[in-house]
Amino acid sequence: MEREPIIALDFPSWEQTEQFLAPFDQEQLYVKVGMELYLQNGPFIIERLKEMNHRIFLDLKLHDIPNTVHQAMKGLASLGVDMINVHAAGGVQMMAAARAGLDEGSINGKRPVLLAVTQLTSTSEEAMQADQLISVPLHESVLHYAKKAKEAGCDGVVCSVLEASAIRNACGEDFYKVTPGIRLKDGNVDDQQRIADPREAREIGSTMIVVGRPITKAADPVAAYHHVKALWEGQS
Ligand SMILES: O=c1ccn([C@@H]2O[C@H](COP(=O)(O)O)[C@@H](O)[C@H]2O)c(=O)[nH]1
Repeated sequence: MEREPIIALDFPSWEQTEQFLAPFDQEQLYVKVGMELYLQNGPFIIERLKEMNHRIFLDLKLHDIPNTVHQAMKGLASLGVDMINVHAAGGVQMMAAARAGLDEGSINGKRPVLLAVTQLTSTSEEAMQADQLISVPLHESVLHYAKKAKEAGCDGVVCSVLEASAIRNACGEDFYKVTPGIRLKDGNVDDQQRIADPREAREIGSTMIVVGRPITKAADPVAAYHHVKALWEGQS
């Protein structure tokens, strides 16, 4: 199992990203490039991070008609990232098209891990019911999306820690449960709703955790990263 917390590089420019990464020295990290960084800077960002030997989760959450997602994934596969995602709400056909695009575009037969976002960790049950007109409890909606993602050929899902054990029971140990919404006990919650700390994520059974602001906004980001990592690894 991957034990590095994935750091969300939510910055607008390469200069700010490079400045953030510099104090980590030669440490090999698992980083997440999301919409903010990728859409303003493009594939250049991926090239630079790969040169630095970091592993990369490209978090673009594609959601469009199957043909568009197929072609987009075919192109993105050639970037050589380690993990990539779509929105499960796009449906089984769209998720299967994403998988086919990755298979076609992958380099040397090695494709990125494909995840599907279930319900965003910033979504509460009340908001889901009001905004999306979904009347089942939130954990049922997440579980439904996880089963559909598996059926479509995805390797796993993005969910909160709170749903990870139900997904493991339904979809198996090897099905990835990648969990953002990670917060330290005494830290800010920000816009996240379904949160847990790194220790709970390990105990409940996340495959990987994604951590942004608790590290990037910390007074000492390297110390914050190692604190999160120690909790996640069970060393403190
Ligand atoms: O459901 C989701 C899916 C993706 N994210 C992303 O993870 C990070 C979390 O950052 P924090 O600063 O730790 O809140 C961010 O890049 C989101 O786009 C998510 O939070 N929830």
